[in-house]
Amino acid sequence: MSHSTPVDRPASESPDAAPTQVAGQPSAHPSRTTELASLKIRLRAALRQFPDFPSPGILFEDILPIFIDPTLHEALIRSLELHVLQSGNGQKPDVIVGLEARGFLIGPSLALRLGASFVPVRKQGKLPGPCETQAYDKEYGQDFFQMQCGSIKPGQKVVIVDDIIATGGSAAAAGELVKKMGGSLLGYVFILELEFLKGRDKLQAPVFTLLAGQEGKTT
Ligand SMILES: O=P(O)(O)OC[C@H]1O[C@H](OP(=O)(O)OP(=O)(O)O)[C@H](O)[C@@H]1O
Ligand SMILES: Nc1ncnc2[nH]cnc12
Repeated sequence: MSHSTPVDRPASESPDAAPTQVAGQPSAHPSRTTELASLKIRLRAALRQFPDFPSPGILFEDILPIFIDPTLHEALIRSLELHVLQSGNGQKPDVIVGLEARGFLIGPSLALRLGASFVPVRKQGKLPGPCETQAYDKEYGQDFFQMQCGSIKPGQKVVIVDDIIATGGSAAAAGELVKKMGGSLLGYVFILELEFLKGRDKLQAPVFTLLAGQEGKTT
């Protein structure tokens, strides 16, 4: 049993809190916008928080309950699909890149829906053959990411997906790997953004997050 217990989410993070919207995105298809709004309410209610995990001072956002309920799992993948379909000025991605490990829970399903390839970014030492490597810092530590050489072809359109953006270090490193491969980064898609950490400021492509978390916190 874990030393942490989940805590209730504050009222500012209630299911009907304002949805995250990226300035400059094209206006959405009305029926897709309505569908997305109701899916977000269901997803928000499923998230849990664990204080002091994996280290003291970190409020850990647990997305795994979404995958216990197949209808929520479906709602999640559909939400992300709707977003990709209504953004990018009509450009569909050729490749979905997912980040180890929790990005692997959503990346392959999303890629299948969009008829795109799936390419993993893994922690150093897990992938065989020649790899590109990128060092990064994240909310609770430092690491190295790798991608297999040749997994993205020059000019392919790429969307990077992960569960959470905190400091943005992981996502920025993945963006660097895509650049090293010659890919064209259309944008980033996350389930949850810890806005107080301002991770999106590190990213060089449009950012979409379904939900915002820990709004009251400051750095
Ligand atoms: O924005 P950042 O500060 O970089 O943090 C976000 C990253 O941290 C978590 O992954 P973690 O490295 O804990 O790996 P895991 O998915 O393998 O648990 C999360 O899944 C993101 O990938
Ligand atoms: N607070 C947090 N909860 C879950 N995953 C994270 N990755 C980085 N920060 C995190």
